[in-house]
Amino acid sequence: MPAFAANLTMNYPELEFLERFDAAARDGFKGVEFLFPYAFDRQDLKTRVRGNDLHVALFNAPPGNWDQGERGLAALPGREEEFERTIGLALEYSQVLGNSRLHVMAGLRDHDIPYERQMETYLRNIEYAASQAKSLGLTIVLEAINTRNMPGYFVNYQEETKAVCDLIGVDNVKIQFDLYHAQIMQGDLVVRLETLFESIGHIQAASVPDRHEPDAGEVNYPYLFKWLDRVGYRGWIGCEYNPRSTTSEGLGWLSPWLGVIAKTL
Ligand SMILES: O=C(O)[C@@H](O)C(=O)CO
Ligand SMILES: [Mg+2]
Repeated sequence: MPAFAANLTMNYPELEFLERFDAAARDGFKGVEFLFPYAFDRQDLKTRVRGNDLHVALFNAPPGNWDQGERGLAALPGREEEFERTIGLALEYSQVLGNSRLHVMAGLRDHDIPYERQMETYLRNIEYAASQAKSLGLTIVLEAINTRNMPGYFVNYQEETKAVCDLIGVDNVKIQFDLYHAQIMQGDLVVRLETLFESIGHIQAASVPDRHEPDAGEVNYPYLFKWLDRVGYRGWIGCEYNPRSTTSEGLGWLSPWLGVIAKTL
């Protein structure tokens, strides 16, 4: 059965970040994910995780200067040393929080630089991150992001992340298949999931086009979740959506699936 993780960056926005762990557990979640934990002490985070009997499914490596528009460093030539430091910091958090997936963001396409040079940098950096992550049993995941929410992001299509996984060719680099981005850019979700299945390390869900609970909009999520169950997806599905009202009130769609823990911890 698919296991759902609350996304504590988007869910429970009415609460302070640390309180969101308690709220997710009260609502029956067994897993949580979030973007950037680095403003918080890792031991404080661990206390919330342990105290609520939660698993951390995933978080992101530091993305560079987010407030100034940076969206990752992995595909940015000249930023390699900084990139390596961000991986070092992320792994220090992983050691304490025990997540099995780390999302490493590529960054934006720089049209002053040949695409091939950015791609070479991306490949080298992801290879570096994977080699550092290996001894922790940690998988690096790569996400294609839609051009409407994040104009200029370096990777927009699921097959691009698959190509990077194949070129690097190690078993701890996989696809973060965000169904919301995939529907906006490409559609044909079941065929795409089926084709890429072996390379998928994490999934995220939200309604399209509004990025709310996955119970409305143009994607038939009940069908997709049952399909993922049937084909044996045993990883986490992150609830990466902005709730329509409160997160707790909007969880009716989740009742058949609550309480499940992913096998790929
Ligand atoms: O889909 C997203 O926006 C996130 O999964 C992410 O990591 C980048 O913002
Ligand atoms: Mg996502």
